[in-house]
Amino acid sequence: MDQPFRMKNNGQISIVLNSQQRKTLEKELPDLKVVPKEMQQEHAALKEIEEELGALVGMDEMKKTIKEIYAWIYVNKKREEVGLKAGKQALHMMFKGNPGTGKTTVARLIGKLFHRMNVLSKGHLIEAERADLVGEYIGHTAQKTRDLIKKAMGGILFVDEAYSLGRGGEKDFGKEAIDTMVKHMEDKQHDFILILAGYSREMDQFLTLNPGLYSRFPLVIDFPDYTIDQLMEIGGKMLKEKEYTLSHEAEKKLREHLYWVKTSLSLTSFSNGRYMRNIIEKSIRSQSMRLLLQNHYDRHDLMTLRSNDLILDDY
Ligand SMILES: Nc1ncnc2c1ncn2[C@@H]1O[C@H](COP(=O)(O)OP(=O)(O)OP(=O)(O)O)[C@@H](O)[C@H]1O
Repeated sequence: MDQPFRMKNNGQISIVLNSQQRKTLEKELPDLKVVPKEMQQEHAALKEIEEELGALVGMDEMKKTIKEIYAWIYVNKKREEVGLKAGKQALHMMFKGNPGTGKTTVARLIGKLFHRMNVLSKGHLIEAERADLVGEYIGHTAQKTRDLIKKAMGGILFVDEAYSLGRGGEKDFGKEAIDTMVKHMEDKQHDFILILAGYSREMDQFLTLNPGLYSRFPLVIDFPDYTIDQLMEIGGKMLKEKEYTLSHEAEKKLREHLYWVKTSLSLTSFSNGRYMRNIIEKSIRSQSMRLLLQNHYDRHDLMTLRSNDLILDDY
């Protein structure tokens, strides 16, 4: 049986009340936010995903869109329950953005959310690129594409650099892969979700070449490049997770390096979050080597990356 009163570690208080007691409490304490238990459980999926989304730096548009999708599915279910028409909007999506802007990470989270909401039976992510879909002879492509869709059933098929499927025009087998996917998107609309991802400009061009695709991807999400502050925050989170920190000098050097990279590299060749992960991993190895040679160190040394430990690409 429920305890009548329980303090949760997130600062909320859980109390068992009958309806009269609840009315009195709400009247006496109008500022009190009362969330019925059924509703707390009902929105648990969103809360869980919101927590994971909260750990991602920036991405405001994407976070808002995911909440809207959640609300839309939720309200549709409620409409169905009272006998109203429920929209059957397709949930296939297009993710536009440069490398390392979090597209795969978000696709994985969406799979998890839709699984929790019973939209997808498994919620897993199958990643594919052109070579996984396109075959070498007539009929081979349709077979390869069908096999991948089969693997993605109950989850998400995430096609990276999807624009490369449209590059060769009518005669290319890429076209056959697109046609096969489109056919399955319609036949098996509620069994899997297709996410096409790639650079913004190329994806826009891809859509222009395949006008029939526009209406099939009602959800288009932009993944902008990160600012220097956001990249530093992403790096900081990655370091914290591994129990490392940057010395003051190292932080300054890294920030200056990012400024240099972002002003001298073409945006499409900079890999945003992945670039930060690579720098951190290489620099941790370099710090380990320094400590090994140094032979005496304390806890602070074991945690700190100094400016000389940073391994930065010079392009
Ligand atoms: N907003 C963010 N907050 C924290 N970490 C992030 C964020 N965006 C990306 N990352 C990290 O950057 C790395 C690359 O992200 P991810 O693979 O999701 O990018 P992508 O857009 O799918 O790249 P690509 O298109 O090149 O495959 C991952 O380690 C991810 O955890």
